[in-house]
Amino acid sequence: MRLERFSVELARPLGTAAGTIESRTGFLVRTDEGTGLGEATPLPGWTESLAECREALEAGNPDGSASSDHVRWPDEQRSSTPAARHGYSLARADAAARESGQRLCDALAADAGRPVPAAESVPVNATVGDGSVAETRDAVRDAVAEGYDCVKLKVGARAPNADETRLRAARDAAGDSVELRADANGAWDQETAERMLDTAAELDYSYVEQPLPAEKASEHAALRGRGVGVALDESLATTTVSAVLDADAADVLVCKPMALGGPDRTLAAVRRARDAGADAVVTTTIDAVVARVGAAHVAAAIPDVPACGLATGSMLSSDLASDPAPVSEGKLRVPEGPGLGTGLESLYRP
Ligand SMILES: O=C(O)CCC(=O)c1ccccc1C(=O)O
Ligand SMILES: [Mg+2]
Repeated sequence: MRLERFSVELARPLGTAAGTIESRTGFLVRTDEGTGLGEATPLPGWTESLAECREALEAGNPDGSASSDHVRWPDEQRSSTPAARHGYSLARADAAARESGQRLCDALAADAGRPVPAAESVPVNATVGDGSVAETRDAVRDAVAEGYDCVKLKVGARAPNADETRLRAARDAAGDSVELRADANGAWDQETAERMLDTAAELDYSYVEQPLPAEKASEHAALRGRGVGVALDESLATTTVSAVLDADAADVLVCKPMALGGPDRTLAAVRRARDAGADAVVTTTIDAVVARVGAAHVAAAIPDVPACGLATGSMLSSDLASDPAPVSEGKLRVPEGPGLGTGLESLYRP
């Protein structure tokens, strides 16, 4: 594999309870023959550090294990270098799909025993960062005007009272027919979480993502059944998919291919979630275009996937290529053509 380091900037920093994301740095990964593209864009909290990612990629050892046989890395375990593994696994999957003339989503669906052809578009949520009440209301209003029928609001960076006002303002701005979600990024203690989930339930939010810190499996299980779903994100990256499912800790798993170690691992996690009676959404870690389009292909391979957190391309002020998977009316169109699809041709050549 050949590596090329890149950085992309966010046009507007994304405020979250876990800090503000202003730029993303990672590696474009190309197969030796130049026939497959991947991306490894680590985000500490979800993945290894940039230095660990580079080391794993350069060692040709993106599982962080002694074996380079990715197929043998068991689904129940977590890769210690998931972003590196994502880069390799996406590049290999893209090369194989292009070789067989298949769209990546169709190849992934076939490998996962899902119906082929996969979907042509994926429903997506708008992502509204932390902000004042006025900023929150305006951002929700803009998203609905752009045609989104699902909006996710970042919470947990402010005091509970302030976030309750924002949750209400978002519902007022969205109207009754728009699905609303909130993402606390692990900011709350048990008592605050109970209170905020009750408010979210009263305002007809569909789920609250990561109300408590990542390691709190049984505590999340105890938060379920209050009239609003519990979705877990950081918990999957910090503990394991198995730990979350075994503890009945979530209604929804938030599956980030970059944090789970690649498209294959993500589809395996989704299958296990659904077998256990939970649902799953696919989201990015605010990645550059290659990983974002890869995540869109993963989502397209999941029948009846709920709205996914993939509308993150428009947050970037610079990218590796112009976006071949634009969002319109709350849907992301998956690029046509073999592999990742048309629009990324310039990236296959260094
Ligand atoms: O899910 C979305 O709407 C977009 C992705 C997102 O929120 C996110 C982006 C980068 C890092 C963490 C997160 C998160 O879901 O917590
Ligand atoms: Mg989240």
